[in-house]
Amino acid sequence: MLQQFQRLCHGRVHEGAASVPRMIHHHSWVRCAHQGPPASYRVGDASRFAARSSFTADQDTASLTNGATVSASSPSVYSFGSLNVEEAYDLERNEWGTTSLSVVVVGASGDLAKKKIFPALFALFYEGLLPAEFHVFGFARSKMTDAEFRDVIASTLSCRISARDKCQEKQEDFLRRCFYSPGQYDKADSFRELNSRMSEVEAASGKQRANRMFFLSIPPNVFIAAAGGAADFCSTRTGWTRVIVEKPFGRDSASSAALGRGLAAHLREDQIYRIDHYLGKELIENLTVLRFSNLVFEPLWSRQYIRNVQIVFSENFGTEGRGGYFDQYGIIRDVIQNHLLQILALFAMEPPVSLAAEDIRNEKVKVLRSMRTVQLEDTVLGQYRSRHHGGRTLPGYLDDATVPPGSLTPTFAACAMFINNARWDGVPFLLKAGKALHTRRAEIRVQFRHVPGNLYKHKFGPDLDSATNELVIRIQPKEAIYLKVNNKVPGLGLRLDTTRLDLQYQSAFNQKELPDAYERLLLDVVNGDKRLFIRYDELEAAWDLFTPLLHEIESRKVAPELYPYGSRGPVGAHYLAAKYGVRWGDLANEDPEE
Ligand SMILES: NC(=O)C1=CN([C@@H]2O[C@H](COP(=O)(O)OP(=O)(O)OC[C@H]3O[C@@H](n4cnc5c(N)ncnc54)[C@H](OP(=O)(O)O)[C@@H]3O)[C@@H](O)[C@H]2O)C=CC1
Ligand SMILES: O=C1O[C@H](COP(=O)(O)O)[C@@H](O)[C@H](O)[C@H]1O
Repeated sequence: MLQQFQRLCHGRVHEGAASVPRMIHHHSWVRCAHQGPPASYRVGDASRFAARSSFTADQDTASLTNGATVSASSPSVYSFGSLNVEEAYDLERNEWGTTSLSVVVVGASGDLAKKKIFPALFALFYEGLLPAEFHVFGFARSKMTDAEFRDVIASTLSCRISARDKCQEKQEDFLRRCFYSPGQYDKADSFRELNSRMSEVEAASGKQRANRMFFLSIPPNVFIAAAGGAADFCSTRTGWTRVIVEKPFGRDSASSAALGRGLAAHLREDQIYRIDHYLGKELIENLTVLRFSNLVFEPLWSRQYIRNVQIVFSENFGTEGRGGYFDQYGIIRDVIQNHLLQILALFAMEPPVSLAAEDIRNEKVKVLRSMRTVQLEDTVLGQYRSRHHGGRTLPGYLDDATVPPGSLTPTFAACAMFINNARWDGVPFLLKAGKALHTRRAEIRVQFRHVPGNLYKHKFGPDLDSATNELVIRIQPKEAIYLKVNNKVPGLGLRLDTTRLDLQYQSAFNQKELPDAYERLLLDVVNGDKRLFIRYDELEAAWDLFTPLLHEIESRKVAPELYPYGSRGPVGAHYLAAKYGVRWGDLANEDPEE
């Protein structure tokens, strides 16, 4: 390890650095002996955006951009994940040692590539978070030249309000690094051609090592063929090869296992990054911080104080244009089994031993495996129908030409789930997701129990539960965390009201736009940080919870309850909540903006 430090410091390791950590962590530092011009390093910087750090060899402390300082006597104060020393970034030379990075977008002509992947890669490039020798390769069946591919990408790029400096220049630089190689997903020759194109560009970069990252942004029917092509014919021989796989990871336990076996035939588990972009959202990243770094929350985080937890996702638009895909999956597979269940697992897990990826994922698996499979009688299904509103007709799900007539696929579902462990025994976790509802929103709502022997109970009327504390973590839009508390209305007399302790991200952090989840996750893949990616056994446990329900819904042809486009969803959801003595917090009309 000392040798690696020496390499990092160009042979000038400060004596104090002899007691080096096993790995350099994000935001940890290394101090180099100062000879000649000051050497400045940003070491192992996976830069969680708020906390980029840089250190100079002749300084004892360094400021992080989030305002914290780190002193030379306290190395490794942050340890989110870990990074190999070889990948350390030299600020002054603006290079990642001797290594280039190629990102291959498989399915580069598609919706996700244009909507999310190219903009995220550009944002990282703009921020200087990618190696100097960084290239993008598009691969898909559509015929395109490099120039046409660059035009496609150009139409997707924009700069954040806070990052407009030299935007045009940066975009041009980014586009020059983009290349396109057309091919078939199941043809070895297509991948061989891609490989020789990449090798050519990498060789021209003059770097000795080449890392390669593949994003499989393609429909599931070609996942395995493309993963095989990438792994078998395009693996780098001089660095790492990592493959990002998008959901859906199968349709049920059996198909997911088959997909897992298919991938495992070509790739090691450590090369596979199963993405769930909800884990890359700012407020989800903050969930563990909120829980484990504030004394006031963790002691309350159990059945003793929490009455129920609601995890809610709603969109105010339908499946427009994606009906072909959606109809084969439905809302449970599209959103609940992955995004909402992942949030639940992070919310409910026991404190992990450390913030290392395996420790966190171990705890998530334990929670998932402690859960009861979802019961049909604890589930409500819905499908949106057309509605006339403001002089126009909002189309129903079945009006989409790509949806088969008479489809029973649910576009809305709510279910009650339970965790059979000491912490959560008996606490209902209500998960709800729907398309074409009245608003676009994702949030976690934690409803607390009422205060025993409350001295003010006569002020609340007969329904004590209506005046309990509620913690709301709003994932999107307008990210916020607020706690509803009972308060005396100022003035003479004694009138009580429920008010908010309110942390609105936009005003608190003065950030107009937060980085997109895909930026965070792509950067994590570059840095080999798997904390926010789904491990195979997690996926297996998640499917085990929903597979019996999904099979039952399909075999019994359960008809979804129809709800009008733009409404608050099926009435059945209220009955489900009422069965467990719960009221949906998101329907309480409490938000002044709605
Ligand atoms: N779009 C989104 O918002 C989200 C998408 N995902 C997942 O990401 C992946 C990509 O999504 P998205 O970009 O929307 O998908 P697309 O339907 O846009 O497909 C991506 C590309 O794959 C190729 N393709 C399409 N259909 C087929 C087919 N039947 N056989 C072979 N190739 C095909 C096309 O490229 P060409 O014809 O040029 O080869 C297309 O441009 C999917 O797995 C999707 O489920 C996940 C979350 C959100
Ligand atoms: O994975 C998916 O997520 C999107 C919602 O993502 P968001 O980041 O815009 O909230 C959803 O529309 C889509 O159906 C689903 O496949």
